[in-house]
Amino acid sequence: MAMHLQGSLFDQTDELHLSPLNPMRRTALGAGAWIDLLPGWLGGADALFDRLAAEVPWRAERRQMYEHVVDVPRLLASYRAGDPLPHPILDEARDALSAHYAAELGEPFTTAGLCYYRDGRDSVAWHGDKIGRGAREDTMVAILSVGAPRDLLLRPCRGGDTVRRPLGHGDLIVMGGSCQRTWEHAIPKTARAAGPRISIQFRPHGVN
Ligand SMILES: O=C(O)CCC(=O)C(=O)O
Ligand SMILES: [Fe+2]
Repeated sequence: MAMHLQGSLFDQTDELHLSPLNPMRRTALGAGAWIDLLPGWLGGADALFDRLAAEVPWRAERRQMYEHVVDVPRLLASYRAGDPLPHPILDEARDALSAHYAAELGEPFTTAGLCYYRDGRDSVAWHGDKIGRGAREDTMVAILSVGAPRDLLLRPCRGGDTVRRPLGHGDLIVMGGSCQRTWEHAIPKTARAAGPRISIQFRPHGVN
């Protein structure tokens, strides 16, 4: 009896669901860059973390660094436009973002990149997403975070104060405007105890 009650309470509070995007709050960063933030956008995010951690075909990459080949300090998975995403709630998330930003972005989010930071030693170094069109055009990159929070840092390319946003447990951040070419972002390594985090990045076609 007690088990049943616990089970049903768990189901009610932990059900995967996306809340409306309207309460999103925008912060102008300067130089034409901005971030939109919606903490706890995805309810039941920790259950999604467990599913993705177990079921996504994660890729470990190695990269040339000067004369050495080193491990990329995170696991990766990429989904092109039209590829089935690893969980239907992610299709729902992408479509909700596309609808919400349709007028401002003028095109839908089509691709998804996943990063799995296993612990505080995993990281991503300072960069802008400007291999593609982000180097020349205003665009958007939307990131949904599940699992334990890690700090996302942003800093202006020309120098200036760093902005820090802890992201996990279903939080949404959208980097927009000139953010990919006038600002850089990073997930720094941390010596503090850090649980595992997965980020899901939605981008328009040709942005990466
Ligand atoms: O994990 C994150 O939130 C950031 C990932 C990122 O910047 C990237 O993959 O380009
Ligand atoms: Fe990035």
